[in-house]
Amino acid sequence: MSATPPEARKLLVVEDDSGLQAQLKWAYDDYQVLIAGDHDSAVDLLRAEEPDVVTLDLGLPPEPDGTREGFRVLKAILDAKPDTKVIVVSGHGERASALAAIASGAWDFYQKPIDIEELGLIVRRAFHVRDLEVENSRLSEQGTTDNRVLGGMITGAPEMVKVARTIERVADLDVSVMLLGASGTGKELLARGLHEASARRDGAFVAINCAAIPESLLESELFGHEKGAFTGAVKTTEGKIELAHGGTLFLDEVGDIPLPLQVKLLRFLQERTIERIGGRKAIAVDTRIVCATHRDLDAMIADGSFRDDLYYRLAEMVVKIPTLAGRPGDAVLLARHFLHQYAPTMNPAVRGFAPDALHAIDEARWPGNVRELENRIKRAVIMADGKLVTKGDLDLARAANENEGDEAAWLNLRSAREAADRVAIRRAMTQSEGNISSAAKLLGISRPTLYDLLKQYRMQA
Ligand SMILES: Nc1ncnc2c1ncn2[C@@H]1O[C@H](COP(=O)(O)OP(=O)(O)OP(=O)(O)O)[C@@H](O)[C@H]1O
Repeated sequence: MSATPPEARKLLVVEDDSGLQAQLKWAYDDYQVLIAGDHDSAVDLLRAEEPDVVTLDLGLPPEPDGTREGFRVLKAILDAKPDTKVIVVSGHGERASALAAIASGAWDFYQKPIDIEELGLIVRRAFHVRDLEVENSRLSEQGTTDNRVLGGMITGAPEMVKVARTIERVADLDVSVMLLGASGTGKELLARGLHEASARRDGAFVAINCAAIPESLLESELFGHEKGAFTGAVKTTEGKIELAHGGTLFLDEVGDIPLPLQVKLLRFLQERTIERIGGRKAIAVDTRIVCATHRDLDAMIADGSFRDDLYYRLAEMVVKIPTLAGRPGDAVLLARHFLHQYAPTMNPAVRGFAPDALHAIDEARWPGNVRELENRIKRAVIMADGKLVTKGDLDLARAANENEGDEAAWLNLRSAREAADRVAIRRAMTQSEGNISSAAKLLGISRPTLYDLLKQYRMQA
């Protein structure tokens, strides 16, 4: 691993006490130490220097005895550069604020009075973790040669490769995983991938969509019932939790579980036993739960419709899945995949896409994500008259003026340019099926320039 040499590492110290500033600067002479005494100078230095690690005193002017200003700096740092390791330094007796800072995304905290050696260790560890992350994301960005991750997922987008890598990493750990993503982004496919990458792969993978089942039936679907438990219960039936014993239960749309059932689910997660409806004995069940939702669970917790204790049990690891529009290049890649999947049986004459169709696929926003794309391609394959699926076959009413970068909270011009370059390059590479000359032509640059950019951004040719 190519670790950054210490002297090139930038540490931003946000501290208003000039005595401490000097002391810290002296203590960290291994690093390039940048000092800021308030919110604005901290944000300026962050943008100009992009430090990897920040130590942040929560008490800053104009409220040196409060924590408001410190939290404002923390938010500004994490909004602009979320991978920054922020070590919050809080006053004596401010443990609650320190914990709140961690909940807001700070990496670690340290309580005053400062012991330079101790804080130094935390700083060193933060740089080390940052090095590992950089290396990890470099490996993720290299992707895979056949664009397949976690078994069946097709993607060429680093955003999604990263998600798959995270899931692979947690598959064998005893942690609960919550997948957050819009409808059709591939949550179930990822849950299945997690199951298959785990030691439970020989057990069953059972999926249930809690939103699709009437409330009155959901309890029985999940927990099962004994014969005679209610009218119509003609035989004893195992619920999905029990059916997934030794394997994984994928609880889709977990936000739709009504409150009384949330209590019962929580009890299962705590005690690892269930009781069927009408049953009198507790049955031990070894089922791993992976859940998903597209609902805003934070808001549901705030308005009391989702239990926070259940949330913490279900969401030890939260994985956010990007929309299809947030994975430039993937729509075309997936469209080709679906075309080759469906054409042989549905319309064998079809061989590929006309250029205008590829362009339209790339430009569309795909609010229904991969599921919508899949359905659209299937229909277009059936409708196509000749060898090529045309734009007309796709029947895409394109939403105008929507474009990339909705979430753009750019750190600085350099990073904004790099992000835009990456998107354009990835699109051109997918459209030209990895052919450098055609991709360079699409981008209006020479082949050597494209090679240089690929190298500079460590992207795969
Ligand atoms: N990256 C991918 N590669 C190949 N197929 C995919 C990919 N992502 C999704 N699909 C396919 O798209 C369809 C929708 O995916 P999936 O059911 O996993 O989405 P979901 O997020 O669980 O949707 P919902 O929230 O609506 O239940 C499935 O047919 C799935 O196989």
